[in-house]
Amino acid sequence: MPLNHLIRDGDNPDITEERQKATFSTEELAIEIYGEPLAQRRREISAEVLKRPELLDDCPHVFLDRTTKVENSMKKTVAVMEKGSEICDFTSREELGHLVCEVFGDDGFPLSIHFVMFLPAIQGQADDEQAEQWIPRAMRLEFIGTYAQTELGHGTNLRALETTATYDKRTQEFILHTPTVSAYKWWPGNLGKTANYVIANAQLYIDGKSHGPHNFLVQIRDENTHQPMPGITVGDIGPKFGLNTNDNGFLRFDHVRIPRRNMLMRHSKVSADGVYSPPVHPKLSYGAMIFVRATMIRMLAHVVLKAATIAIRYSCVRRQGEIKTGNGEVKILEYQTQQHRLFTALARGFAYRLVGDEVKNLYEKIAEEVKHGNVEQLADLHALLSGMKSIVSYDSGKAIEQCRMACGGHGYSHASGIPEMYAVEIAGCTYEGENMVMLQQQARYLVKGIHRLAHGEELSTMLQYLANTSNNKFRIGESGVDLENALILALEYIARSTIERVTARLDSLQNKGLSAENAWNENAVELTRASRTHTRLWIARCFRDRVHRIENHAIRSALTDILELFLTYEVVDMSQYLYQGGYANSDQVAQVKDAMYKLLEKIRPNAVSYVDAYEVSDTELRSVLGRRDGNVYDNLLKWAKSNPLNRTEVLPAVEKHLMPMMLAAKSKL
Ligand SMILES: Cc1cc2nc3c(=O)[nH]c(=O)nc-3n(C[C@H](O)[C@H](O)[C@H](O)COP(=O)(O)OP(=O)(O)OC[C@H]3O[C@@H](n4cnc5c(N)ncnc54)[C@H](O)[C@@H]3O)c2cc1C
Repeated sequence: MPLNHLIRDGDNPDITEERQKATFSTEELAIEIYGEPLAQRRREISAEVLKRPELLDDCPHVFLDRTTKVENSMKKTVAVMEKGSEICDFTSREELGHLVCEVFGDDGFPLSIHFVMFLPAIQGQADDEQAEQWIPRAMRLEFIGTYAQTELGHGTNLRALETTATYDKRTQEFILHTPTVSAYKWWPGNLGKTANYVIANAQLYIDGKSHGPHNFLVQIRDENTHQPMPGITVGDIGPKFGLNTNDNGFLRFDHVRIPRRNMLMRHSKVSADGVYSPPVHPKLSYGAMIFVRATMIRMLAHVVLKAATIAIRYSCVRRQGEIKTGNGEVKILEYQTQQHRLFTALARGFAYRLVGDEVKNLYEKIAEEVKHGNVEQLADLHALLSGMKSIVSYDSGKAIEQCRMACGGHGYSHASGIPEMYAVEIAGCTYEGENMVMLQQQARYLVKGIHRLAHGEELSTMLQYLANTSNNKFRIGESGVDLENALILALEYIARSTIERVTARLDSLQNKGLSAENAWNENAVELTRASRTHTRLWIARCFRDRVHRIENHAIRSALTDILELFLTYEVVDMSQYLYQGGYANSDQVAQVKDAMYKLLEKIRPNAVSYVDAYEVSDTELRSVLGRRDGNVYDNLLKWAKSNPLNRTEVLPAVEKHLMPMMLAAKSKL
């Protein structure tokens, strides 16, 4: 009995051959990833979606223009809201998330920001009375909300946002106003045509005094007609690199009045007579952002694993060239370069997915403590998420792009599904905190850690490795030191030495009289590197701990291969840092490379089974190259023929423009 559960009659024999080689049960690995009940529910939801044509696309959505894409997603949203509860448990984030992936794919849908940002912002920032007033209505979808922070002129520098909210004591209202063109809200998802409420971030003014940016709930469209409310100008910002089903929008307020109680007041408050009370902890008001960063790690990992699924399956049915002349064309996955590209992407996908679970759990634990007034671990969490969000979005983008290129020309076609995945995923480098800025936020925390250590203060668990100065020689190959441990210690050294060096440079420049700000900017690149090394270490350790906890022996062994590949790849990728301070020599780095190449060979027979175990259905994958059955060529032809340009044999535009030109040229002969 084969251990891979996706073998079916009629499949491409090349992919069946791969599945027959599995050395672990793909169903057991799926259970390890999702947990048993959810793994089962995901399959049931996928099967149910297939039975409901109203939830499926009539044609591949990449063939549609933007207006039709948006309309299509609105139509499907209504179908999901009407019938979705028959398919999944709406109170389960995981089940609902899976249904959304099946029905809408990656490119956006009308309720995405409502659920991902608007509701969490109210939950985190509204006081109890406000929560009671707004949350049930928002949950019932009596209205659709979005989160409007970014402006045309400012995104990163929140202190410079120009939108104002001025308190009028006489009427007990705030007046929302957009004073300049650069103060237009710009980018909020689903703002352009969908949302009728926003949480708007604006500078709070009371009696002429500024209290910085705060959040206000503002109705922007009439609940019955959907027409803009008086004083509101709103629209869509136009096509983008990706996410074109999402109507990211612009918004202008012209002296729009809202009741005092529409300011979200869990943390900061304004009393009826205009007295301002600030939050107990300045970071508390960033709750919504932190929540999104915590959940986006798994979302980014999901895209990497989808791209890896496509590229690995395709590489087993695509034959091109010979390794040994005369032995026939090989599956392209036999090439070591292909394995290196794809298995490292697979390893990063698995690492980010499993570490993403840990991050989510950590967020939930700390959020609960914060609710009870304990903000002790908030700084750790904030720093960790700033780094995680940056590393995972950037390295996932690189992995997805490698998967795309590994599919050759067909990877460039939308038939592969990967270009859209890349375009959607890479936006994660910008939204929820631009990566360069996030990395520097984390670097501040790391530099503080070194300074605290120098003053003999205790470090949080996350930073304790900074004190381990005895880790000063690479121990790979030594007896009694296993590969994993040696690699983790190497990553610890890389992070520690990089943070120490940049902190020493900062301190020395300041001792020479440079201002703290200028010293920082002169070291900004190195500071972002320090953040990267720290975050990559944290991911590696967390991934290792997660794999070590697996009880099923076969699954632990399968994921240990992936873990070791991940660790060797990370160390090789950052090997230049191993030479600083003479930690390692080139022979030792060569040993790590050899271990990595051996792992590629070891993983090769199970490659398809790893991605099969991740269980993304064909409906969700939306990829001709990544189809479960491996029947790529027939379906590529079908896909091309269904393209609207092929609806008529002679395109009307050819008849109108090119034919007359060619006929006229002929008649001149
Ligand atoms: C797909 C997508 C969806 C979005 N959805 C929303 C949404 O729903 N709601 C919302 O309010 N916004 C949204 N945004 C906006 C997003 O949050 C901003 O684009 C982001 O915060 C960056 O701001 P900016 O575009 O103004 O870039 P800027 O702040 O102008 O930065 C431009 C570049 O300058 C550099 N830079 C800037 N400041 C620094 C610094 N201090 N140190 C070093 N380098 C620096 C960085 O390299 C940066 O890339 C979305 C954006 C995208 C792309």
